[in-house]
Amino acid sequence: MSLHLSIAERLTRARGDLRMGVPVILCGPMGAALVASVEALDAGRLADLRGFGPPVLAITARRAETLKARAYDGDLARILPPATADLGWLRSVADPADDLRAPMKGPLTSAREGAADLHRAALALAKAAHLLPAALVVPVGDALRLAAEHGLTLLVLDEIAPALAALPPLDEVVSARVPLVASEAGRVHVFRPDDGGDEHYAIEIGRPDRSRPVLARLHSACFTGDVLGSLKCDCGPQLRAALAQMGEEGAGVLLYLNQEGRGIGLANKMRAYSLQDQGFDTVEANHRLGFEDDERDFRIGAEILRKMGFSSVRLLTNNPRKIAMMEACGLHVVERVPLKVGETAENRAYLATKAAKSGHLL
Ligand SMILES: Nc1nc2c(ncn2[C@@H]2O[C@H](COP(=O)(O)OP(=O)(O)OP(=O)(O)O)[C@@H](O)[C@H]2O)c(=O)[nH]1
Ligand SMILES: [Zn+2]
Repeated sequence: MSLHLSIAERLTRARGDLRMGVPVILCGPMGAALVASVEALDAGRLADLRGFGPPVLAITARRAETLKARAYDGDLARILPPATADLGWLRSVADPADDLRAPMKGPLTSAREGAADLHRAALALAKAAHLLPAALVVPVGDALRLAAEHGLTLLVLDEIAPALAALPPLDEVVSARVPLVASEAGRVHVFRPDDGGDEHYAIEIGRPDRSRPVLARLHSACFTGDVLGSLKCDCGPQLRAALAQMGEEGAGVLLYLNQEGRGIGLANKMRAYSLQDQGFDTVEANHRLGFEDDERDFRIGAEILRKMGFSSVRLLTNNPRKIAMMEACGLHVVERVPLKVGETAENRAYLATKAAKSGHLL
């Protein structure tokens, strides 16, 4: 009998570990390292990690650019913290909250020699855990023994690389009738990925003909806009207008994808909002945090639509990336249906930035 954990299971466990401030072990062809999230680490764990050797601080090239640090590895920088660097120092490199108040963290020294593959994987894991993309990486010798001795999760790069890049299989768990203001013929379907990740929902209005293009919307979760009625974005009005149009036409599918904050999670989105209050726009704020403009994986939407039996859509969107991704995933977009609602004095600049920098259609 074997209770061997799958790669997906170990990855999910690793995300949880990082969120708790527990280190995980990454093994690559060039060696192994203890890896921990800077955001979740406490002083005790930092001291423990230092006991294994000098740590390297991995940050994305986006964050490095703000900090004027050299990113010799292309998409990331390996910062060598001074021996005196405490948790406060590490956090101030990871978190841009105080960049303007205390701009000088450095000069920061970046490593140039050696491989960066463990550091790259560490950052991918931190992003997947919706933490700030900053990780401490401490090279270690006997990874297997260390993992067994301390009960740490061990991941092998060659194994996790395809799993991190692939879309985890996703299946419908349940669906039930939910009469809505927009249509009494509403049905909510819950889809669950097999890697323990976030569930996503499909709201089916009426009984759309599977052999014809369906009126569809890929809506990314926005707690502030959808639930609280935030004036900073147009998400709430877009959500309701899309459902209303589906109700009027008698059929449609709205996917409610749990990709809060364009895939960076609510805590990071609130960090971005604080930066926006300091004068940065929505794209600059993401970059200063170390993220790309948009970290969402739109393949999920295509996969859910396919699972529901649809192969072509009339897509409610102003975002050409969504159309391109649907087409790339083999879902035919026969028509783009514009969705322009909810402009306010508060979100005008945000919408203008999306048009100017992210290619949104006006
Ligand atoms: N990181 C970040 N995310 C934001 C900000 N404002 C809104 N969001 C998120 O942006 C996403 C908006 O999603 P959508 O409306 O589906 O996407 P879109 O790219 O605007 O495309 P369409 O509305 O289809 O034209 C939601 O996940 C929001 O939580 C922001 O300032 N920063
Ligand atoms: Zn929003």
